[in-house]
Amino acid sequence: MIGRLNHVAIAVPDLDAAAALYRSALGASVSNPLPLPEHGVTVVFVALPNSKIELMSPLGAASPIKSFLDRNPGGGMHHLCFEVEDILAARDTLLAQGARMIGTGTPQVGAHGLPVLFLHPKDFNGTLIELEECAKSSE
Ligand SMILES: CC[C@@H](C(=O)O)C(=O)SCCNC(=O)CCNC(=O)[C@H](O)C(C)(C)COP(=O)(O)OP(=O)(O)OC[C@H]1O[C@@H](n2cnc3c(N)ncnc32)[C@H](O)[C@@H]1OP(=O)(O)O
Ligand SMILES: [Co+2]
Repeated sequence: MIGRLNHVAIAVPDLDAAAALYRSALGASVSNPLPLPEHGVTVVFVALPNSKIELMSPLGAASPIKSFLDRNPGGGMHHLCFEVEDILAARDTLLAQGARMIGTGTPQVGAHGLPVLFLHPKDFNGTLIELEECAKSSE
């Protein structure tokens, strides 16, 4: 069911400092900050040859990454995002196997303008999983 690794997300306390670190220390290409109030985060994407890193900092008092950063004040790996061709079919297959969606289970529009869903970390070996619906890769 799952396709390519779309991104690895890292929660950071200081987005500008994290973006500068990836640019200067690793020589990476880093996008401009994108505030996503509907998701409670501001993100930048680090472009890699085979995937992306999503650096995120909290936006607003109800940010879903606030508790995570309280527990990990220096930042840390927050979620993996896998591509799927049909997010509703993927959701229904997972629900039938007992996996829990975060929230209502209705896909939301993510940072790339595509439908996304989150699966509870307790059902995936302590790892929060994001699914993003992407057209089938030509690779
Ligand atoms: C920008 C859009 C989009 C994209 O297109 O890429 C994004 O990526 S948005 C990213 C931010 N949004 C989300 O992550 C939405 C889904 N996540 C959530 O709603 C919350 O993060 C959460 C999964 C519900 C957890 O919220 P939290 O406040 O931390 O809940 P708890 O404190 O009650 O924790 C419960 C339990 O789960 C463990 N936990 C929490 N987060 C993680 C994590 N990222 N990875 C692994 N485990 C996690 C936490 O430690 C608790 O465990 P116990 O203490 O053992 O109960
Ligand atoms: Co993400």
